[in-house]
Amino acid sequence: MIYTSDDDALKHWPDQCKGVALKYLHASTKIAKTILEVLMKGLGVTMDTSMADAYMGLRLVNMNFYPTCPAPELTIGATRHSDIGTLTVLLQDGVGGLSIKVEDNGNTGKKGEWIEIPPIDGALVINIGDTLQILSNGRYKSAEHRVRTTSTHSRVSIPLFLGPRPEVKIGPLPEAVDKDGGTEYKECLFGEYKNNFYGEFHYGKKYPDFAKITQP
Ligand SMILES: O=C(O)CCC(=O)C(=O)O
Ligand SMILES: [Fe+2]
Repeated sequence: MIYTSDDDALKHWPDQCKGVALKYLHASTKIAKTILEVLMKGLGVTMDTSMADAYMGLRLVNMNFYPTCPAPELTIGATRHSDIGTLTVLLQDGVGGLSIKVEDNGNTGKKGEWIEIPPIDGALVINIGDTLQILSNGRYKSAEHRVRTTSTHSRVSIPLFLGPRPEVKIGPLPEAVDKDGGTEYKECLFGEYKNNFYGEFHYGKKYPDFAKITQP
């Protein structure tokens, strides 16, 4: 497995925190790989080493700090967005503030609503990213999420982003296309996708449209 080196994945981390961050990186990478294997199986795809390397080869651990804010209703902690990689593993502290938009109402009757993802002691949040949405031909939807601040507690969250390297092509996997009888997205380089994302103000979940096949 040729993941980004631990040092690259932890490049923003000060030396004194690297030991604990490294443990988090290793454990979370393992969890993400197992989850991706299961999700791929659901598409009829057996994930081999080259596939894990292609779609999770790039790893980055960030630390987000949200200071207290005297007027939380007037500010945004993190604006609504979806993560662009394949999977994100997120460790949040006990403060709360993360919410996701329900895209598919299923049986919940909550389509379009924002629901809180309360912190659960010992639990990690797993986000599907745009890359997995595209690979699965839209079957697995990336989660649109946002973070609010509070006036009483600052908050820390630690996401591990796993995605492709810029030179990797992303497009619907043949097994997903066969199942669906057609393709929703065109192939593009992850680097192109990323440049489009970072070239604009991040807002909402319009980014997968970059790879969407539009009808003539
Ligand atoms: O702080 C959080 O809970 C989420 C952070 C986030 O969405 C991100 O870093 O992409
Ligand atoms: Fe995010």
